[in-house]
Amino acid sequence: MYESGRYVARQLEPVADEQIQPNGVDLTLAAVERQREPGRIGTDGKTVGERETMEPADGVYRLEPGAYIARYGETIAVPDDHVGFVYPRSSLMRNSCMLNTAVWDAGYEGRGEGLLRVGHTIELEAGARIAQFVLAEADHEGRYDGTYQGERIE
Ligand SMILES: O=c1ccn([C@H]2C[C@H](O)[C@@H](COP(=O)(O)OP(=O)(O)OP(=O)(O)O)O2)c(=O)[nH]1
Repeated sequence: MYESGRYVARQLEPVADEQIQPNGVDLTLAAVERQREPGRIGTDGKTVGERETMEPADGVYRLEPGAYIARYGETIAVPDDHVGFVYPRSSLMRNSCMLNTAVWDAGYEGRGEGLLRVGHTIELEAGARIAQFVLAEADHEGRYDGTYQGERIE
């Protein structure tokens, strides 16, 4: 079962009323990065390739078609007995852009990121709502304790 937006909102910080949706909470765009160097995924570990942070013009990112990393503005704590997913805001998708999610594990806490695929040039204002985070009830063994635990928490 998916939790309500009100429930999800209690796991995020900061959250304004306009972010709370019936079934989840909208995530805002904190920063956009572009990968510059190859990463590596091996049997013995992984590295994330070097990136450059994009600079918005007057607070707006004008993004040409391609792949970007979107950093979200909210700290998320995935509670026990749950798993999280991110969906694009439908207006993003309707503008030929997509956000991909990996699994947000029970016990993870941090300000995460997602793969933003731009299929047609789009303008995104820094701080705008671009995604929606949802939580589903889930069994799990152990809690998240990987390299991204606590990322970008001030
Ligand atoms: O779209 C997503 C999905 C997940 N996460 C966060 C939450 C998740 O709990 C954490 C780690 O994800 P995962 O376990 O898939 O990472 P990994 O590549 O297996 O690395 P590690 O083994 O160090 O955790 O990253 C994101 O920021 N964005």
